[in-house]
Parts: sequence; C-alpha cells; structure tokens
Amino acid sequence: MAERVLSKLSIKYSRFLWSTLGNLSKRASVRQLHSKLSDNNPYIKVSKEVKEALLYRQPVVALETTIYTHGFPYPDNTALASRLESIVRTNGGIPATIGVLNGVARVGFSAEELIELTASAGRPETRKVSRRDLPYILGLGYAGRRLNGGTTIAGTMVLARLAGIKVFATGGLGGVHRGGENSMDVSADLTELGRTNMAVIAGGCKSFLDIRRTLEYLETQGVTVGTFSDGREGRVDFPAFWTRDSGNLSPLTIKDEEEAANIIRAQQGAQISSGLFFASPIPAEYSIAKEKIDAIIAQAVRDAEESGSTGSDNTPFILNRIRETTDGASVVANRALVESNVARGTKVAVHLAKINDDHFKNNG
Ligand SMILES: O=c1[nH]cc([C@@H]2O[C@H](COP(=O)(O)O)[C@@H](O)[C@H]2O)c(=O)[nH]1
Repeated sequence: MAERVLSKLSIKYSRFLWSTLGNLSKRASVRQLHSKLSDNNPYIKVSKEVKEALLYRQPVVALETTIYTHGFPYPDNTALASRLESIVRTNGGIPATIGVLNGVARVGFSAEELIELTASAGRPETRKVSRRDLPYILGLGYAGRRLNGGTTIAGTMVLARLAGIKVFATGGLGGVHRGGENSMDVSADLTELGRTNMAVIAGGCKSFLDIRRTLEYLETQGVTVGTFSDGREGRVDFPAFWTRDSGNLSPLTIKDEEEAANIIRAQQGAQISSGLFFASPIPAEYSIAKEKIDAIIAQAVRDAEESGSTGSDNTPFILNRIRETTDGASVVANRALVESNVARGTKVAVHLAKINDDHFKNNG
C-alpha cells in the first residue's frame, strides 16, 4: 500500500518536475530570443507587455502600421489603431502593433507612441517600410536622423518573427500588380510569406491587383493559402477585399478558427519554415457588389497609369482614388473588414495558444 502511494507520488512528482523544467526551458528560449532584441539592441524595441505575454505563451497578435501611415488619414487612423488594439484585447489576446517610431522599430506601442506615429501620417518623411527599407530607416535612426515608418505586411512579418510572434492580422495583402508579368511589380508581402513562418489573417487582396497571378506566385513560394468558408458549402472564392467573390477559387477552404490554429500548429510541429495565409471574407453586409467595385477599380487603375504612379506609391494612389470615387463608402467597408479580420485573427491566436499549451502539458 505504502509502496503504491510512494510510486504514485513519484510519478506525480516527476511529471511536475518535467513540466517545470519544460516551462523553464521554454521561457529561457523566449528570453534568449528577446535578449538579442531588447535591452542591447538599439534598432528594435519590444514592449514589456508583449515580452511578458510571449514569455507566458499568451495569444499575441501582430498588427501592421502602413494601414495608418499610408491608408487612413489622421485622426481616423489614430481611432482605428486604438480600436484594433481593443478588439484584440476583448477577444482574449495581446496586441503587438509594429512600426518604426523615431528611427527605432517597435513591437508593441504605448497609447502615446501610437498617437505620435499616426499623427505623422501623410508627411513625406513618414515612410512606408517593407523588408528592404528596414536597414535604411533603422540605420539612419541610429545615426540620428529619426524617421517614422509604417510597416507593410512584409516589414511587420520580419519584426514580428524576431520577437517570436506567430499570428498577424490585417486588412489586405499586397500582390502581383496588373501587368506584373512585364513590370515585375510584385509585392514583397508574397516573398515574405514564402520565407517567414507566420500566419497572416487578412481580407484577401484588392482586385486592382492580379489575383490569379498572386495565387500562382504564392503557390510557387510554398505558402499555404486558405479561405474561411463562413458556413458556405464546397470550395469558395479567394476574397477580393471589398467583395467576397473574386472569380478565383481559393486553394483551400478553412472551416473555422480552430481548424486554422491546428494547421499553424502542424506547420510549427513539422518545422516547415514558410508562412500561411488565411483569407477572411468581408462580412456580407459590407460587401460591395463585384460589378460595381470592378468598374470603380478599373477607373482608378487608369488614373494611376496616367499619373505614372508605380512601385510602392501605386497601392496608396489607387486606394485614394477609390476613396474619392465612392465618397468614402470604400473606407467604411475597409474599416469593417479590418476589424473583422483582427477579431478573427485573435480567435485563431487564442486557439493556437490553447493547442500549444495542451501539447506542452502532454509532451513536456
Ligand atoms: O488593401 C490594402 N492592401 C495593401 C495595403 C498595404 O500595402 C502593402 C503592400 O504594398 P506593396 O504592394 O508596395 O508591397 C501591404 O503590406 C499593406 O501594408 C493596405 O494598406 N491596404
């Protein structure tokens, strides 16, 4: 009898010991990750809240900032930035807004810092920062020329990965521009998804891009692409931001947030280093009819061509034209979509944290 009790106790004790050791080693690895970045790194600052959330395996959701510096005007962008952070919190996550403030990359902003960044939107010295722009803006910052920058999906992914964040929610993905087969104007978002292990949840991409070629390019890059079915039967379209139907079938259909989290977990468990993209269609009540938005976009694309706007200026130019033509209706839909993506992305992150926790408890 005493033996049995002792043996039970020893099993319990060793489980406890292993799980404690496991937790400590996990924390140590996150600490190690941060030690490269935080105190000693003059280029990237991770906020205390985000660091602690990662340490305790809480569901952290990355948020980008090009949407504020080059998408929405001030002060609407400030309101949106704070609203998106509170949507993450009310859905059980910790927001990690990512961008460049005064020449230093930030993972996690305070409310005051967020106001400072969003208030600088539209100024020429406030940059749109993709992967290629990071060394430039951070190098100048270190040397004393302290610019602000809104990070694109690609730029945000680079910084989020360094901090150890796995889930990122935003509005719309960059893509292959129309005529991209000649101009080679392909967003660095797509190559970033090919090389960075992170799940991005967004509303697909706007149809002023070439969606068919964008999906081809993502396939070449080895990116897992799925679209939430939202109760629809069979295969669904990859969404075109303002409208649920793009005329292009999504490579995969995802049932719900839990299924998405299981796919992310498998990606991590199998150590596959490329990214995942989960498209979340615009809520039906905000969806603009495909024909209507197609005509508006066609005109905006013609205007962009005439004005000679290319490269990284192309997306902001077209978005601005669409806003003018729709009398702001596109902005209302845009906001509703981003909010719904962020809520959904947080639910994915919450499921992922739970799956990871269960896995950790069972396997140490
Ligand atoms: O519907 C949108 N698409 C894209 C963007 C932003 O533009 C970037 C892509 O720009 P480019 O095509 O220059 O890579 C995206 O990562 C995102 O930050 C946006 O604000 N809204």
